[in-house]
Amino acid sequence: MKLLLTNIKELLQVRDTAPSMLRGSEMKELPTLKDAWLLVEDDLIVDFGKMTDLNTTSVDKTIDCTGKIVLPSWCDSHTHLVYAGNREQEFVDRINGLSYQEIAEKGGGIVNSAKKLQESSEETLYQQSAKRLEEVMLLGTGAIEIKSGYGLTTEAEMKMLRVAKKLGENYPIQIKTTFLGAHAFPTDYKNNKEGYMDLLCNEMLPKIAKNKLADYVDIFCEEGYFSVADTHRLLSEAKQYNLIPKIHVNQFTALGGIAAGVEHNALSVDHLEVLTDDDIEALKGSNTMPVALPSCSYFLSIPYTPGRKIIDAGLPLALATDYNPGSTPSGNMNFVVATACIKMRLTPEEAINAATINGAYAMGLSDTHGSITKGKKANVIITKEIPSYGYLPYAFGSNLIDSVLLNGQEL
Ligand SMILES: N=CN[C@@H](CCC(=O)O)C(=O)O
Ligand SMILES: [Zn+2]
Repeated sequence: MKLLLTNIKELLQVRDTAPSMLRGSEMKELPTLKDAWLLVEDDLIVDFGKMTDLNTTSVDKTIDCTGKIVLPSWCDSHTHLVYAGNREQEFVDRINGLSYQEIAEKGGGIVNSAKKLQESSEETLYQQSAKRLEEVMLLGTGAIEIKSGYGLTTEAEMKMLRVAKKLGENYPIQIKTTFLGAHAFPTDYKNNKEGYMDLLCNEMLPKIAKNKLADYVDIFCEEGYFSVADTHRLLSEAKQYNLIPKIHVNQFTALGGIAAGVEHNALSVDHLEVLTDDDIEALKGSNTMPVALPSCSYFLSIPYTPGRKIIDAGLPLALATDYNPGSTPSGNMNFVVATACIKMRLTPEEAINAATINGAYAMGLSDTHGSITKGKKANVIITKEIPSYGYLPYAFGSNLIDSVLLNGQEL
């Protein structure tokens, strides 16, 4: 099946050879082609160029993109999309004055979601999650990472990961899975934290690895959750199963977890709303991608990750949604890109790079996703008629997507 997109007003993120990631000032550059065409064969991008150079090829279908911009689909490298029910009541509790931490201390938060998930059948969990996945695909997400972490028992963690894997089999979107059993201490282990660490290391990790349920391992390194010592222990244990770390760190406090992540060659360190100069130094010279989650800051009214400072220090930055029931009940990458520009002072070029090429890196998908490059997956967003790509973050509340191609198929 050959599909030709013609008269594209501007084709974004055009790279003959795509870099695996973009750092610092490299993020300011967004290569584009104006008045362009793009040829897709089956699930791959096979060629592109300027309309003036188009030799008519015989194709099965042509899509006229007059006035429209085409860009690679968003790469959302941090989500908790598989969850049961919602936490709307906690949202109201926060409006009425309770903090996110106070709600967690009263038995709400992650353990509240774990209770709902443990009580849900695998089928119900799949149906609820599939609905969310379908929504974000139509919002332009073409590759996504999904974490466990609302199970907190071996069986429930495995149930979450099986659901995430099944979604990847049934939908034309690349899904990477992450084992986040170390998301919170379950109520039964409140006074036996070492016991839960033992369960994670001696039972959950080996079973999850044996069943090939996860690509990555994660831990919530935070005051009141898992310590830096716990982080070292889990990440060291995970190495024997080839589970690469992607960690939750520096959301509320800087404990030294970023340096720990870098020491264990984490693929990414995520959140970073609180970031010290030592943290920035620890990231320099590493291959670890800092990931900002601006929708979480928006929803919880906590500081935004200092993205400007990170990029100005010469570091890379990726943007992701953090889609989850507690801190970010939204999987909309368009909002993430806009909020990064509005609140973190990223330029549109930096934000688009962070949400495509750098997001792909943070999922180990640099070779196949994140740019318009021959041989990469034909995953693209076709916008409505808009004046320029800067209009995407500028008109932040509008749905500017006309249509989406995933693996070369129109959704
Ligand atoms: N901070 C840790 N985990 C999630 C939120 C978990 C929840 O509140 O359910 C996050 O990344 O924001
Ligand atoms: Zn998260």
